[in-house]
Amino acid sequence: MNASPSAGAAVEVHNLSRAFRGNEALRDVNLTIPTGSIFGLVGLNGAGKTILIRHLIGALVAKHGRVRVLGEDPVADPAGVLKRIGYLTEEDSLPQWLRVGDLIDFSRAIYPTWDDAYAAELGEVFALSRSSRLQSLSKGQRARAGLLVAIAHRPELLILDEPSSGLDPIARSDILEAIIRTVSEDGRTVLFSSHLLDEVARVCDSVALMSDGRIVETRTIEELQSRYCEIIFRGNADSAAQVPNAFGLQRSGGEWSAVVETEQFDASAIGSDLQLLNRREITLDRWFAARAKSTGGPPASDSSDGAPQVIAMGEVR
Ligand SMILES: Nc1ncnc2c1ncn2[C@@H]1O[C@H](COP(=O)(O)OP(=O)(O)OP(=O)(O)O)[C@@H](O)[C@H]1O
Repeated sequence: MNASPSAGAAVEVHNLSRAFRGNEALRDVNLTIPTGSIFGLVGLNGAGKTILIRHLIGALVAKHGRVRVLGEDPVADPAGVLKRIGYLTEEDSLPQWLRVGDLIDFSRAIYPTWDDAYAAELGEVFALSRSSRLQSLSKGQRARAGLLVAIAHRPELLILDEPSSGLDPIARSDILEAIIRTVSEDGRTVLFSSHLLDEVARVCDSVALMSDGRIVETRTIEELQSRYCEIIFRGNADSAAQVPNAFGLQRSGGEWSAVVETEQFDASAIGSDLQLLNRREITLDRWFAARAKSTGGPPASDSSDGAPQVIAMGEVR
């Protein structure tokens, strides 16, 4: 990305926990999102992504733990923080009775940094007519209208909570372009929560994986690729389960696949009843499949490696 990260963190979450009627939705979450980064948040359904984001936008109060967004407490000064944020969710929550022009005028009144020329440009790119009623637009067009008002004030932090859900490839591509464009402006930050891992891999610098209310692991995409690799081998179930330091075991016909830490993997240490067929670069999908369930993970080890954008906290296992 073209961003030139400036000092400091756009988002800082310390020891955030949240339970609903005894059901723990967030467990001791720690997260730092560096200013200027495009940060992916991934996890299975119910992992806690939206609940975390709702704390960031001040919709939920941090009862246990601490949340800072752009250096401020989003609950203490909601208007002050929200005017610096752009937010788009998968929920079709725009007021349907409004026309596109009304939505734009309303948003212009809220955001002191609203950029009329940029809004007009986005309206043209997205083929949105001011006179169209939101209820008459398709889901994809409504998402574009939501995106327009989320970014036309050039927010310091853009938060996208599964914005591409149910959209066609062109609408999804519009969203990705907007992400890239937003961050190409110096110092701006994007938090992108999505189940579409190929999109996350395409645009994000770093990714945090949530599972069962915890941040399981946080890595830069580059670091993921250098730290892990996938091995393919042949053998029986008992021997496959014995491959040292392997996790995320998957079977396909007579072949097995597992994820290993590249530096720790010693091909000569696998049993003689296993045949190593291939070793290949890890993809975000494969890492996700290996790590998304709380069981199974790499051996407990340092999860930061001192890389600048690594902000791993919480449990490594
Ligand atoms: N208002 C609520 N009351 C009770 N439980 C809730 C509430 N909101 C969320 N939860 C629970 O918190 C957990 C985390 O939900 P959350 O919506 O954050 O998951 P998610 O990772 O965003 O999932 P998805 O990918 O399906 O959107 C879930 O178990 C959910 O049922």
